[in-house]
Amino acid sequence: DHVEARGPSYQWNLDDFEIGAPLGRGKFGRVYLARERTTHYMVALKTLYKVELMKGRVEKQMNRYMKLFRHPHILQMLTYFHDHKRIYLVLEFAARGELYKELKRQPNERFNEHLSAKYTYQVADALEYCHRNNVIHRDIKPENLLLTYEGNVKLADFGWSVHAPSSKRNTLCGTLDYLPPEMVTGQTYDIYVDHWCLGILCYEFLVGKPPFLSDSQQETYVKIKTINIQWPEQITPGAKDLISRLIKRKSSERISMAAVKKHFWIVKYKDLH
Ligand SMILES: CC(C)NC(=O)[C@H]1CCC[C@H]1Nc1nc(Nc2ccc(C(=O)N(C)C3CCN(C)CC3)cc2)ncc1C(F)(F)F
Repeated sequence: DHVEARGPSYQWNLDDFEIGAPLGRGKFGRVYLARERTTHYMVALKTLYKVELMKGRVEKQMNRYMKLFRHPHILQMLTYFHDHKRIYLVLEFAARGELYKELKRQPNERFNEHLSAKYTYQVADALEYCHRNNVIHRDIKPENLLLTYEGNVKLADFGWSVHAPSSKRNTLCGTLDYLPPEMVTGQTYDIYVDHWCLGILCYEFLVGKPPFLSDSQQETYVKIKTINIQWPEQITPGAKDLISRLIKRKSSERISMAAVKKHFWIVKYKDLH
C-alpha cells in the first residue's frame, strides 16, 4: 500500500529506493534488500537481466501475476520497472528468509508435526487460491517457500506457473523428486500436479528429504511411477493418511485443497505450538 501511495500510474525507478544488503541469488539474477525512500518501507528488489527475458511473455506473466495475486500466503509483487539493462521486480520482503534453510537448521533437519501441519496448511491455502484463478504453480518445493517475520509461509517464484490445463513440456532443471507420474511421462496435466507436490512437500517437512530421493534420475523415475514410498517412524498415522491421499497416481483421486485444510491431522497440529 505504501508502494501504491504514489498512485497506479506512477513510474517507479531505481532512485526511489536505497539498496541494502544482497539477500542472495534468484534464478535469473540477484536479490537485494531495499528501502523505499519516502516511506522507509522494506522490500526485496529482484534484478533480472533483460537478455534472458526479452520475450514479451514476461510482461504478460508479470501483469497476470501482479493483478491476481493478493493472498496472505503468496509473496506479493508490489511493482516492477526496467532500465536499459535490467528488469527490477519490487517484491514483498520475507524477513525470516528461505524455508529450505530453516528446514536444514532444525534438529535432525526436519520439522515437528506442528510446523509441518502449519506450513502444509498455508501452502494448501495459497494453492486453493491459485487454482481458483486457474493457475498451476507446478514448482512447489521447499526452495520456493519463504518465511515472514511471524513465521508464516509465502509461496513465491511463479516462474513456471501456467494456465491450466497444459501439456507444456519445459526443460525442468534441477530435481525430479517432486514430479508427478503424469509429468514424468509427458502427458497433459492439470491443477492436480500441485496436489501431488503438496504431498511430497509434507513428507519432506516431516522426514527431511523427499520420498523418491535416489542416487540416479532413473531410480527416481521408477520410484515415482511405482509410487514406492518408505514410511519412517516419525510419520504418524494421521500424517501418513494425508500424504497417501495426495500422492495418488490418478490425479482425480488426489484430495482437494479444501479437504487438506480440513484433514484431521492438519486441524490437530497446525495451531499447536
Ligand atoms: C522464493 C525464491 C525462489 N527465492 C528467492 O527469491 C531467494 C533468492 C535470494 C533471496 C530470496 N528472495 C527473497 N528473500 C527474502 N528474504 C530473505 C532472504 C534471505 C535471507 C537470509 O537468510 N539472509 C540474507 C542470510 C543472512 C545471513 N547470511 C550469513 C546468509 C544470508 C533473509 C530474508 N524476501 C523476499 C525475496 C524475494 F523472493 F522477494 F526475492
